[in-house]
Amino acid sequence: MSSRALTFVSGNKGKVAEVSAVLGGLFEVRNIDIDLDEFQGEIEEIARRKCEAAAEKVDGFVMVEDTSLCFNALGGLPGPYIKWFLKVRMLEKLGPSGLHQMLSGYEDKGAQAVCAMAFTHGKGLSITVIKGVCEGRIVSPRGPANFGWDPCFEPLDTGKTFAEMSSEEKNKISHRSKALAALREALEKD
Ligand SMILES: O=c1nc[nH]c2c1ncn2[C@H]1C[C@H](O)[C@@H](COP(=O)(O)OP(=O)(O)OP(=O)(O)O)O1
Ligand SMILES: [Mg+2]
Repeated sequence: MSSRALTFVSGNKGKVAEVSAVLGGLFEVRNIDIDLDEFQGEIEEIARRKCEAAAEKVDGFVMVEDTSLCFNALGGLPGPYIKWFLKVRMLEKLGPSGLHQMLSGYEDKGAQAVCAMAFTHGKGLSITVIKGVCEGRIVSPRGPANFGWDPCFEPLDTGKTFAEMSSEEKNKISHRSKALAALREALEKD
């Protein structure tokens, strides 16, 4: 696999930092912030449609990702709609503590962080979708609120929320790093 340029289309600085940290040695990762539509549907399908939309706007090797936070007690919701739950305007800002409170009526605090990555080598060409999952539970927020719901998500067997971890620690076990590891494998065969 030779060093290639990859355009990661995302408006989220936290994602860009993590993708660059994990893939930076292998690819020249460029970021373009295009406001892609927030599609509805199954997790993989959303990533696929996002990638199609990105390939319409960017030439060459392009990648997108869509992140879901799925609560077991709610049958997988908020899932891909987590972005809107995080910032519900009516409630000022639901935020990580609001997400935790949403589960106050349920014993099961289990949750999955899911990252669906999709890439293509160009418009009209095949799209590959790859998923990475991190199992954990929703807790009362701990740690700095620098990135989305990181303060209220505690991966299994760590005793720390993502927000309490260094970026190296998070990048070893996160949904995103798992998807990126699988993506690297897929690209090596590509
Ligand atoms: O590792 C993470 N740790 C904490 N929070 C996270 C993480 N990854 C995504 N998030 C947040 C960002 C957004 O509120 C929602 C996903 O929505 P999602 O549409 O995938 O992201 P986005 O609109 O911010 O960026 P993009 O331009 O790539 O679509 O969860
Ligand atoms: Mg988005």
